[in-house]
Amino acid sequence: MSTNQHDPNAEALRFDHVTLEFPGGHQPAIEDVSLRVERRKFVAVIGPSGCGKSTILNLAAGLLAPTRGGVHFDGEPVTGVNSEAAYVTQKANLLPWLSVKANIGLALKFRRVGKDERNERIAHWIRVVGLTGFEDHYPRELSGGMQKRVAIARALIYDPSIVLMDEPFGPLDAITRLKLQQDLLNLWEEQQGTLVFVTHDLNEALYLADQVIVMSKGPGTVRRVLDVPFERPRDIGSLVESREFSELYNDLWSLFKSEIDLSGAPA
Ligand SMILES: Nc1ncnc2c1ncn2[C@@H]1O[C@H](COP(=O)(O)OP(=O)(O)OP(=O)(O)O)[C@@H](O)[C@H]1O
Repeated sequence: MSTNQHDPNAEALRFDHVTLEFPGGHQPAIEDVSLRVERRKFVAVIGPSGCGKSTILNLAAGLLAPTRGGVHFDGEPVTGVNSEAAYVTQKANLLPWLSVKANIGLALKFRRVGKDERNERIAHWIRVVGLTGFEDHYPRELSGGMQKRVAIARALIYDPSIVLMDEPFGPLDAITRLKLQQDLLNLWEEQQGTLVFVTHDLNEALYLADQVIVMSKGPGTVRRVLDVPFERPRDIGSLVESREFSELYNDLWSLFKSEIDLSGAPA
């Protein structure tokens, strides 16, 4: 993927031989994971349920500390909560007592951005994520897809150095999901930040990412890192019809299926 594989300035996130054992766990959640995420790259992490994908994000966010090995962000060891990272979790986790615009503006308020600038940026992001007209609505008045849009705007509005997304489109219906995938693609291609995106969905990983990290089943290790060569800007509709897409999908599927049990036995 990279022409500057050894340039430390190009590196956003690095895991060096990281193992994480939860107290009382019968096996490590992840074991000896080494990976590197370059700045301004979109990296997807895929793997079977329970292989440690969320654990990787939690380590990058500084919410967990490795049992062995080290996690580095911007060249520094992550030793506490990583305030440079925005985290979009599986649930939208909006504050139910705040309106859409107040939820979106929360990070700016914490960072003491002045009211005028705050309102301007909120209005911009409400337009960007297609929620014009819903500024004063409360989370309970929004569909699941709209709540996700708020969560994404809330994460991106303060220009974080890295965005961590944990299956943000998981529970949505196929059409909403496709629409949000294309929206995220457009947004990211405009902003070009560093993004680590966890998903179960092979298509989603190939639509969106520059690189796909394939994890083995638990205890999670890195099975393979696959470069995704499709040019940007990408259009999911055309991409999915191309021969290159099918070929790469088949490669990814052969890797993935060896990690999952399709026999019907409980996972
Ligand atoms: N707080 C915890 N305490 C003990 N074990 C945990 C804890 N959180 C996760 N685990 C275990 O660590 C392993 C990895 O969990 P993790 O949530 O990272 O996997 P995942 O790949 O994100 O799963 P999924 O795709 O189902 O969300 C699993 O075996 C899980 O049971």
